[in-house]
Amino acid sequence: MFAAQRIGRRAFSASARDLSKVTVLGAAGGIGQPLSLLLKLNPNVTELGLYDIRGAPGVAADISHINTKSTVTGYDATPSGLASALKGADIVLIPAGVPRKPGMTRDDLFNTNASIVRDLAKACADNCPEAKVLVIANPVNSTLPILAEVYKARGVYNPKRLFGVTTLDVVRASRFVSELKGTDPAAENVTVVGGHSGVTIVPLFSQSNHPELSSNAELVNRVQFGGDEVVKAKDGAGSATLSMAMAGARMAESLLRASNGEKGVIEPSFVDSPLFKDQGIDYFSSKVELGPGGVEKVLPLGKLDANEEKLLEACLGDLKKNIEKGVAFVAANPGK
Ligand SMILES: NC(=O)c1ccc[n+]([C@@H]2O[C@H](COP(=O)([O-])OP(=O)(O)OC[C@H]3O[C@@H](n4cnc5c(N)ncnc54)[C@H](O)[C@@H]3O)[C@@H](O)[C@H]2O)c1
Ligand SMILES: O=C(O)C[C@H](O)C(=O)O
Repeated sequence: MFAAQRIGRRAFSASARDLSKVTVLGAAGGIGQPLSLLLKLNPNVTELGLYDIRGAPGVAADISHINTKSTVTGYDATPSGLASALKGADIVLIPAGVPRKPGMTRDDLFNTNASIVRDLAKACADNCPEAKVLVIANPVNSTLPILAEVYKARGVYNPKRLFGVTTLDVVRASRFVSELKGTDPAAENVTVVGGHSGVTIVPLFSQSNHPELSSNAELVNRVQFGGDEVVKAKDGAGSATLSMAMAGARMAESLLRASNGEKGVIEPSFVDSPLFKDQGIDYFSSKVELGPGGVEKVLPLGKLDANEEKLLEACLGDLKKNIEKGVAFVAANPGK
């Protein structure tokens, strides 16, 4: 019945909003809870599925009392609960995984988070292979390749549908510039490319409203290590959760708008990218035009100044290693 209604509405009502099921894996966590809250407030989300290894039904019961139209379901922490959470999903967000503590790099999370993402990727590939999947769990430079390798092994890989979420880097860059310049952050669009850790994060201020900022080493460093600022301030209680929830919700909303036919929706994201394949780097974050199928077009980098060329060089070396680590992990540990 539900499937019929869904198809009927897609086929016969061009003006009506499509039905969109969005599922959060890791929904009871520091990011998962506020992210689920923001998705519940989004009128483009009609069905919200929440899954976690602990606590998702409680979070769902709480959020379900919010008087917006969407339905909310919390699923049991069982294989069948996970499968049901994913069936019919249009978008899946994955903040499941451990966060950093002071003194750790994102790569230090690899040993724990690689297998979490691999196993959730299998469940996505088996239950909603057509869904757009947004990986938030760190280290994103390695977890997106892990997701992609799982999809390739299962014969369902479509590079247009898998995303590593780097939106927070762009959100931070625009906020930090606005603090410095006393401007409205909404008017400060800063392109950030590369990956999502330390020197792999490359802000392109030369393309912003303030090209001279590309020589402001302190600002560049703040964008590259903004995550560390939060980890230090939280003092052992985790990493960015609230700003990340906003960034993840923004990325999901952009995909929903593009799915609903809006043209020219552009978000930065870490995707299977042609930009540096000639250097053996299959994934790269840059501005991506979104469409109904996910990635419509990976936009070119544009012109970089000499400072940015140096940053890019440092980025590519580290990024290549991070990607290779993710690919090698799945080859050596295919799991069940
Ligand atoms: N991409 C980014 O910009 C960005 C920003 C901030 C944080 N992160 C990353 O996001 C991840 C989550 O951070 P957090 O602060 O929400 O952590 P958290 O510990 O508060 O929450 C993680 C949640 O994942 C759940 N979980 C663990 N294994 C699971 C599994 N197999 N299936 C389903 N759920 C599972 C846990 O029960 C927990 O509720 C971390 O890896 C962190 O580094 C990424
Ligand atoms: O810094 C972290 O570990 C979390 C996240 O990747 C961030 O950028 O805030």
